[in-house]
This record gives sequence, structure tokens and C-alpha cells, in this order.
Amino acid sequence: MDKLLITGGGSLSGEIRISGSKNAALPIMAATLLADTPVHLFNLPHLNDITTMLALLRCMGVGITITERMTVEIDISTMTEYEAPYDLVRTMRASILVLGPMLARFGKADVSFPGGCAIGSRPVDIHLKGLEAMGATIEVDGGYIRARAPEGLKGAHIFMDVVTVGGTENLLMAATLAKGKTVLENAAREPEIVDLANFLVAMGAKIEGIGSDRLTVYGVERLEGCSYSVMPDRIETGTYLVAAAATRGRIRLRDTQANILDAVLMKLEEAGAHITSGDDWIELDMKGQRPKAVSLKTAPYPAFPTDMQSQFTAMNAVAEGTGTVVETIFENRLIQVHELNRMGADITLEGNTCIIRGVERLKAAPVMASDLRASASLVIAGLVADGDTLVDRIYHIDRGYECIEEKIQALGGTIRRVVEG
Ligand SMILES: CC(=O)N[C@H]1[C@@H](OP(=O)(O)OP(=O)(O)OC[C@H]2O[C@@H](n3ccc(=O)[nH]c3=O)[C@H](O)[C@@H]2O)O[C@H](CO)[C@@H](O)[C@@H]1O
Ligand SMILES: C=C(OP(=O)(O)O)C(=O)O
Repeated sequence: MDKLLITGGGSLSGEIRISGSKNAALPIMAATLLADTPVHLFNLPHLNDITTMLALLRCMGVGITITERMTVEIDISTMTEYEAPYDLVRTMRASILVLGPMLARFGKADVSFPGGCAIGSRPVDIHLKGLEAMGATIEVDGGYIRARAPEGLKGAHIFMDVVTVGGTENLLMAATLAKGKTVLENAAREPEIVDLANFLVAMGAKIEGIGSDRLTVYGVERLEGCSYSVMPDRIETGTYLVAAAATRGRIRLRDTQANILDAVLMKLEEAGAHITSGDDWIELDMKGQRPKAVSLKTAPYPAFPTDMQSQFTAMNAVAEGTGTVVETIFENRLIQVHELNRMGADITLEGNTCIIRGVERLKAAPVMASDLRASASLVIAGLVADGDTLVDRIYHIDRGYECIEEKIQALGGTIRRVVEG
């Protein structure tokens, strides 16, 4: 199993490119199941989750052609299977996103239940209730969601009682081909949902209220393929900015956008970072200063993203002062705290809150990654620790960070992949 070996101490400085967004690319790839003609996608990140989604589409008979620089043509005209099997779904929760489009387009879909994962229980009840409101019959059998709508889906007025990113995406995709009008109330507003909606519109969907918490969709007869470039990854962007802040560095990130990161940039400024940005770049400069601890509470967009919480926890661990971090989206997303404490951090965990008293420096230790963003926090901790930190179970990090060691090396960090067995 691969590990990352990080020698801490230096400040990050330099310039790197930000990749396409994992969390926008995955629903967009699922949405290609709605198209009558081939779709061309640009700026897909080179990540294990993207490979898994391609494998899932391929195992259903979908034609996939990959050209250089991860430009992918997806052609569903050859599709023969309507089942997303357990072996693929269990490795990536976003596989559930094929349910809505497959049901809307073909009237049937068998999708393995995605399991719980390290960050919390993650049910899909709102996805299923919404599809039932649109006329689908759903049975759970042998660990599979078996959804049927032989006459097609019909528009409905749906109120989602929890703000859910995946639920909004599944129902939005399903509604594009449903008969009549669908209204999704209490919809999630994450930039990745806006990107998905823009992609659906590029294929011919009729959607009003994009970017708001009320999406109105007028179902159309068919959607046509198009060419589309996936938005930049705001979580990858935020992760490198926090790594630079923690190491008192100065970095410039290109091919990204500041306006999708407002809550994160505000917290970085509060931590003492000087931030400047243009249309497609962001620069952060700590002017050699130690960051100041910040307090934050995660909540749906436009509030502070849960996917950035563990990185800020790592920065706070070496910041001046005390910060409080409250996680409100997932019940078990503060477990990185135990690994950070093993590296000399001073963090107290009380339920969904952690209180972080900053220390001057951390001390290297062998640590274990428990999920994707927790892994990123351990890499940041390794960069500010004295000595060599070995991060185990980095298959989590490979789900979400393209070429992480090359990018950190380009910023002057000392990191390398240790390949074992
Ligand atoms: C691939 C992708 O885009 N993943 C993101 C997506 O995950 P994902 O779409 O799985 O997260 P959700 O927004 O659905 O989850 C938010 C909350 O709603 C709850 N819930 C969700 C669905 C449901 O049917 N019932 C229910 O109770 C969940 O348990 C959780 O407490 O949004 C999360 C919240 O921003 C991010 O951390 C993930 O990185
Ligand atoms: C939790 C995440 O991803 P997923 O929903 O795919 O597990 C993430 O990107 O931080």
C-alpha cells in the first residue's frame, strides 16, 4: 500500500495549476447518461474517483474514448446494462448519482446501496423519496435499490428536508427528462450544482433558479450531447491555500476562481493571509508570519464547507491562539484530531466540536489517513512538523488530489510517495 513521506520545516512558495473539480466532474459524468448523442468533457481531473466513474459507465456498456489530457468522449448509444454493481459503488459513494439519470432516461435502474463511510452514516432517503414523488417505484432488495418508471418520470413539487448536494443533483438530473414541471425546494446551492445545471442546460435542459435554493425544471423530450469543460476544484484550491498559510508561505494558484471560495478566503484573511486574485488565479502571502487561529462552523454553501474543515483544523494546530471548529454536516468528521494530537497538537474533542490550542511546531510521527480530507490535513501537519511524517492509507488522498506530491514538490515541499509491496 502506498504511503507519503513528508519532511516538514520549509515554507511553501511558487505557482501550481488547479485541476478540474472532482465533485463537479462526477455528477456531470453521471448526467451523460441522459444524452442521446456523444458528450465531450474537458478538464476532468486525473483521479481514482474519475477512473471509478468511467469504469462504472463502461461496465454498463457505455462507450468511453479518452484522448490526451483527459478529454473524454462518452457515448451511451452502446449501453446494454442498467445496473451499478456493488464492487464499484462501494468504493465511491458518488456512484449513486447514476440512479436519477438512468431511471429518467431508460425507466429502470438497479444501483447498489452505497455503504456508510468513515465520515458518517450518509443515507440516501431524500434521493429515493424524491424519485418516488416523481412516480418511480423503488424496492430495496439484496443491497440494491431497484427503481422502475416504465411510463417515464413525471414532474413533482419536492421539498427536501435536509440540504443535500447529492440528493439535489440526482433529482435535478431526473427532472430534466420528466414529463412536466418539477420544483426542488430547499435545494443545495454548491458551485458544483451550478456547474452540473449549466452542463444540463448546454445539453438542452430547461432549468430556472440555478444557484438558488429553489430549482424549477421543465422536462424536455430529449437531451443532446455537447462539449463542456468542468469547473476548477475549489476544495483542492482551498487545501493548497491552507497548506501555504500553515507553512507561512507565499503561493499562486492558476486555473481557479476566487468567487467560489468566499467563506474559505475570509477565514484565511482572518488568519493573517494577504490574498489577491484575478479572473483565473489566486495568490496568498503570509509574509513569513505564523497564522492566527480561527473559529469556524461548517454548513451548506455559501457557508464554510465541511470539505475544508480538517485542513483548517491542521492549520489551527500550529496557529497563534485558540480556535474552535464545529462540524455540523457529518457526525464523524473530526477523527483526524487524534492523529494530529499524536503529532503534538493540543486539541480537545467534545462531540461535534474541537477546541484547538495552537502550538509552535508539531513533531513528525507515523499517521493513518481515515478519509479524503482528513488525509489532506495530515499532509499539512507533516509539512509543519519537525522530522519525517509517514502518512499511511493514502488511497483516500488519491481519490481527490491529482498528483499531490508533484504539486507540493513544485511549491518547494519535501514529499515523496513510498510504494510498498
Ligand atoms: C461527491 C460529492 O459531491 N461529495 C460531496 C457531497 O456529498 P453528499 O452529496 O454525499 O453529501 P450530502 O450533501 O448529501 O450530505 C449532507 C447531509 O445530508 C444528509 N443526507 C443526505 C442525503 C439524504 O438522502 N439524506 C440525508 O440525511 C447526510 O447524511 C449529511 O448529513 O456533499 C458533501 C457536503 O457538502 C461533501 O462533503 C462531499 O464532498
Ligand atoms: C467527502 C468527499 O467525497 P465523497 O462524497 O465522494 O466521499 C470529499 O470530496 O471530501
